Amino acid sequence: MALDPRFYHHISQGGPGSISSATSSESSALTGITTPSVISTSASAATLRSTASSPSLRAREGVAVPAGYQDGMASPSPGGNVRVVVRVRKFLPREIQRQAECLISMDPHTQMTRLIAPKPSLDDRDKPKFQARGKILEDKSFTFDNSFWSHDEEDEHFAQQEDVYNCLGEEFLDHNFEGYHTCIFAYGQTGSGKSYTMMGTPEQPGLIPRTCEDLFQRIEDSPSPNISYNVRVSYFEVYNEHVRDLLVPRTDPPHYLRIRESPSEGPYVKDLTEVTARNYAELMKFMRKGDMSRTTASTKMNDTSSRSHAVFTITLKQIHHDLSTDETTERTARIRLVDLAGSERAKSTEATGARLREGSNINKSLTTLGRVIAALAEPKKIRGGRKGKELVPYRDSILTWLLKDSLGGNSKTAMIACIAPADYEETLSTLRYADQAKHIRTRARVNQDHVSAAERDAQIAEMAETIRNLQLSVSQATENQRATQMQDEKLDEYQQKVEKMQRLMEETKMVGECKIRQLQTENEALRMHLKLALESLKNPIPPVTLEKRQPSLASLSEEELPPHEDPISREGSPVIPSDSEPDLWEDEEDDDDTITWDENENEAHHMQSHMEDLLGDLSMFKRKLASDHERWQRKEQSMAHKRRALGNIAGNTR
Ligand SMILES: Nc1ncnc2c1ncn2[C@@H]1O[C@H](COP(=O)(O)OP(=O)(O)OP(=O)(O)O)[C@@H](O)[C@H]1O
Repeated sequence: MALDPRFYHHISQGGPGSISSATSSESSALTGITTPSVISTSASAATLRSTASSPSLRAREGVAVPAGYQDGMASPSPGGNVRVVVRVRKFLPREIQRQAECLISMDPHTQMTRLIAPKPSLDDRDKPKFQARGKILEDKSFTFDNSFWSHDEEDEHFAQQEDVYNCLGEEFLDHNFEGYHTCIFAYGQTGSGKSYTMMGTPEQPGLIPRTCEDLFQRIEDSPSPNISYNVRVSYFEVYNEHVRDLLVPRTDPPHYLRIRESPSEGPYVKDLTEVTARNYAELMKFMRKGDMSRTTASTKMNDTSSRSHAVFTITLKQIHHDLSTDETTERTARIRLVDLAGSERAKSTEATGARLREGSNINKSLTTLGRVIAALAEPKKIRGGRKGKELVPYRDSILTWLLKDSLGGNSKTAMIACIAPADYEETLSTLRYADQAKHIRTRARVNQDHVSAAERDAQIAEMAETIRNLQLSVSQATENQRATQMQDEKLDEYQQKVEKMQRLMEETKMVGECKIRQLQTENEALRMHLKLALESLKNPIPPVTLEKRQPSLASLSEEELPPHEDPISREGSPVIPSDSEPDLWEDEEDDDDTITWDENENEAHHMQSHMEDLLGDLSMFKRKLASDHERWQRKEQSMAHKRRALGNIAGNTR
C-alpha cells in the first residue's frame, strides 16, 4: 500500500517503525499487497444465506468502483472533507484454523481497497449461480484516503500501529495545536480490530496512547516560553443507550449521566469527570483506568469484545501571552478519540440474553450513525426537506447526539474503517458505510479567544476573589477542627441532658395520656348521670303523700280499723306495713309532704346548670391537656432534631 507523503518523510528519517525498503514501495506496490489467496479479481458469485443483523448502509451502487477499475479513480473524498481510511487486520487463530481465505486486496498506488467475492464451496460449484437472498455476490472496489494493509506481516507494505499514527494521528494533532477540534472514530464489525487500532496493546500501542505521548512531547519541546499549556481529559462510554463515566469507580447499580445541550458547546455530558493531566504518565494512568472500567465481554467473534462505544476526550488549552501588547490568546482544541462497539450478526456471535440485547443496542446506535452519515453525505436532500437541517437524525441515539459536533459541525473528523479479511458481507457493509462518510463536510474553525489586558485584569480580580473565598473557607475549616474537639465534650454532656429531657418528656406524656383517659371516664360517667337525671325529670316519680302520724294500730278496735286493703295504697303507693319501723317519719314536721312539680323543675334546672358547668370545665381542661400534649410533642421533635444534628457533627469530627 502507498502511504501519505508524511509517512514517506518519516520513513526517510528512519524513525521507529519505519519500513525497511521504502524506496521499493512503488515498484512492488501492486504485487506486494495482493495476497496469495486472491487469485482472480474477476467478478464471481456465490450463494450465501444472509442473517444480517448489522446496520445496513446501502450506498448507491454507482459509488462502489467496479472491479478492474484502477486508474483515474474518483477523488477519495468527493465533496466532503472527512478523512476516511480503511485497515484490514491479519487472520486470527480461529480463521487460520478454518483455512479462511483473504477476500481483501489493497493498491498502495491508488489507495483502492478491493473486496473479492468468496469462492463457491465445492457443493455449490455445479450450480449455475450463487445467490445470497437473490443478490449476486461480486467483487467491489472502493477508494479511500488511505488503505492500511495490516494483514500480512511479511509484506513490505505492512502497516504497523506506528504507521497508522504517523499517517493520521500526527496530522490531526497538528490541527489541534492550530486550535481545531478533531475527532477520530473507528468503525467496523466486531473483532475487526477497532480497539487494537485505537488502544492497541502494551507492546503495540494504538492511536490513543501515541497521540497522548506525542502531545506531551510537543509541549515539552515547545520553543516559546510565552505559551503555557493545560491538558484535561475525560473518558466515558455509551452502553445500552446510557452514558457512564469511566474515570470514576463502577457502582452497583451503575450511575448513569445525563446529556445537556449548551448553545455554544452543543450536546455535552453533565457532571462528567474532567481531570488535569500534567504529563504523559498521568494521562496514560487515566486512560488505563477508564479502559479497565469499560464494559467488555467474551463473544464467539472476539474474546474481549467491547460492548460499548468509548469516547476518550483530551482538551488542549494553549495560552499565549504577548509581552509587547500585554494581550493573551487562548486556543482550545478538543481531541476526541472514539472506539465504537462493533456491528455484529446475532448468528455469527451466537449471542443470547444480555449479550444479544447489547448487540441489538449496539446495532441500533450504529444504524443511527449510518443514517446520520447518509443524511450528512447528501446535504442537498437535507436542504430540500421542509425542516431543513433538522432532518439529520442526531437525536435518535445517544452516540450520534453526543458526536453531533464531530460529525457535522465544528471539527476535523476522520473515520477508520476496520475490516476483517474473510467476512464478505460484513466487510461490504463497513466499506459502504465508510464510502458514504467521504461525502460529509464539516465546518471546522479555529477556537481562539483574545483577551485584552483589561479583561485579563478583570478575570484575575475575579479569580483572586475566588481564591480569597477559598482561603477563608480553609481557615474556617481549621478553626472548626479545633472547635470540634471542644464540641465533642460538650456534645456528650448535651446528649446526656437531651436523653434526660426526653425521658422526662416521655413520662409527662404518659401522665398526660393517663389524665386524658381518666377524664374521659369521668366525662362518660357524668354524661350518664346527666342523662339519667334528665330522664327522671322528664318522667318524674309521682309524688308520694305521706299521712300524718296515726295512732298505733294495735290500740285500735276492730271497728276503728281501716277497711282491709291491699298492701298497695289506694293511689298505688306502697303502704308501710304495720310492723315496719313506725318511727320512720316521726320527726317529719312538714305539714305538706307532697313534692310539687315546680320544685322538681327547679331542682332539674339547678342540676342541669351544674352539669353544664361541669362539662364546660371538663372540655376546657381537655383542651388545655391537648395543647400541653401538642407542645410537648413539638419540644420532643425539636430535641430529637438537635440530637441528630449533634450526632452528625460528632460523626464528622471523629
Ligand atoms: N492489526 C492487527 N494486528 C494484529 N492483531 C490484530 C489487529 N487488529 C486486530 N487484531 C486482533 O484481533 C482481535 C480483535 O481485535 P479487536 O478487539 O481490536 O476488535 P474490535 O473491532 O475492537 O472488536 P469489538 O467490536 O468486538 O470490540 C484481537 O485479538 C486483536 O489483538
